[in-house]
Amino acid sequence: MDLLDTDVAIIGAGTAGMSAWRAARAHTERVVLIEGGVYGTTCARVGCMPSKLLIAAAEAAHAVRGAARFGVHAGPPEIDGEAVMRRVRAERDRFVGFVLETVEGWPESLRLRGEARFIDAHHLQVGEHTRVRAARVVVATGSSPYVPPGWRETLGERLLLSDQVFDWQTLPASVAVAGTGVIGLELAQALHRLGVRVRLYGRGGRIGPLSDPALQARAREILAEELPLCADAGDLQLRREGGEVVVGAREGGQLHEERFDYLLAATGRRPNLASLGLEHTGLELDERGVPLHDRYTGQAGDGHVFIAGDAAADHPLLHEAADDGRIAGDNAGRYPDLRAHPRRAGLTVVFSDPQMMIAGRSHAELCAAGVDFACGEVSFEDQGRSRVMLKNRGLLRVYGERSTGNFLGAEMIGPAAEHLGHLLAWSAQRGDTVRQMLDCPFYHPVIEEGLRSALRELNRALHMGPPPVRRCMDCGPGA
Ligand SMILES: Cc1cc2nc3c(=O)[nH]c(=O)nc-3n(C[C@H](O)[C@H](O)[C@H](O)COP(=O)(O)OP(=O)(O)OC[C@H]3O[C@@H](n4cnc5c(N)ncnc54)[C@H](O)[C@@H]3O)c2cc1C
Ligand SMILES: NC(=O)c1ccc[n+]([C@@H]2O[C@H](COP(=O)([O-])OP(=O)(O)OC[C@H]3O[C@@H](n4cnc5c(N)ncnc54)[C@H](O)[C@@H]3O)[C@@H](O)[C@H]2O)c1
Repeated sequence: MDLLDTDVAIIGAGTAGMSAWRAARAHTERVVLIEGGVYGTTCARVGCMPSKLLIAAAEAAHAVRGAARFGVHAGPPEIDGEAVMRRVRAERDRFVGFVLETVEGWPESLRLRGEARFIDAHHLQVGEHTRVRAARVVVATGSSPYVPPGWRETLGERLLLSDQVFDWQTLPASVAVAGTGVIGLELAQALHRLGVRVRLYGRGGRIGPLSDPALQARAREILAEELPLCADAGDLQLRREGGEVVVGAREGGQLHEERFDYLLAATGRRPNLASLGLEHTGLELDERGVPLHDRYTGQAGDGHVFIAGDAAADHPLLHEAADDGRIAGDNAGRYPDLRAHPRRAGLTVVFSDPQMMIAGRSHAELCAAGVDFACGEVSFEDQGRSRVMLKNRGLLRVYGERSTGNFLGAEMIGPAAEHLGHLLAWSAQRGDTVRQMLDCPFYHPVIEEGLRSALRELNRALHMGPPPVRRCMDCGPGA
């Protein structure tokens, strides 16, 4: 057995682990990064990047189909599944290549390969032959797709996980997608637009992460116009018949069955903690098996273990994983002289079409915290620039605090939500008042003019501004 003594051991060389490695190295040279799978990160290999590549191809097909509405006739798009997947894989490999270049450029003596597990609070077994004694440990083990009990056994190789999609050589003819969370929505819509016969099945009627009831309702309407969707299918009844999957779903009390080549389980992800031996650390775990921890320091309990990224299960997003890693790595490096790091404003974007976003504090968070807030909203159906571009579907709701006039947060389904989300998250983080936001310039004609309408309504609802003028000509026609 090889024995290695280190100041900081980091388990997992994903985004969080790599950020943690860099931050810890600012304090000590003795930092070892342990990876049990392949280098390259979930984001680049099977997450953010390849999913957006698939969505980009789908958007191209959708634009061709929609061109006739502008009087531009291109005929029905011909989708070459092999070419679509070739580009997805090639660009994915390019992104992965950048990550490999970075991590493989780090000194080999500071990297270990093998699955790590705690033997006790300071010792890790790595693979069969290495034992690490670490003064501090950062757990950055990421998350994996969750599959409901029995589905693997019933469906065998006809069950797909999102990780597999981006290695396809071509597009399949039909896929049932289970789960109306972010992954289910993004992949189901992309496959549908690429000519795959898709049905998206959910439970309880909820679509994506939007928490404002008005936005949930609008999102369901908009997506159901395009996508075959059973948002409240209850427990799916699945069986395998030959090379097909038969999906039974209850709709209005009736059982409807449909056959597909595959079922894609987009039924959530769970932190990779179950086989980490956390029971040997003495840490207190929550009901999901995640060590109780402080988001501002990354510290689990009050000792020498830190946690970051999807493993911490707070906000399983790329930018949060990178921030978590920096915070946990910095504190593992400097332990016991910890620093609390302020967190950025919340920002979530769903790359559906129309996109969704939550910026600052969500409607649900404000309600749960008992904040006294008012809402303003704008529908994009009649919004000038959105109509010009035939992207005039959606709803934006903005929230402001009654006692201060401070902007608190927003939720949206609609055009350019990824960009409006950034503007609004930045305002929330700066602590802007709604008035200050309205004092900023708005060009004409732009989608941001829709945001201005919502902010004017909010200012009025806060009793801090006049009623918005209908068809305001100072704002330009259709603003
Ligand atoms: C399909 C999909 C699309 C996504 N799209 C977006 C998006 O558009 N925007 C966004 O912000 N986020 C997106 N995400 C989420 C984002 O990818 C994750 O939040 C982020 O990659 C998590 O990084 P991480 O470092 O925590 O985990 P990872 O990158 O998964 O790293 C964890 C590492 O730990 C290793 N490991 C696990 N257990 C052990 C062990 N016991 N010993 C040693 N090593 C171990 C794993 O092999 C892995 O390499 C998406 C995710 C998916 C799945
Ligand atoms: N654009 C982005 O930023 C992006 C994209 C993809 C993933 N992600 C991240 O990855 C995380 C995981 O995404 P996800 O979509 O897997 O999880 P999720 O938690 O967002 O959604 C899981 C969905 O599966 C449903 N579900 C669970 N069990 C089911 C069952 N038995 N039958 C039918 N439906 C069932 C749930 O009701 C839920 O709607 C997200 O929370 C997000 O943080 C982000």
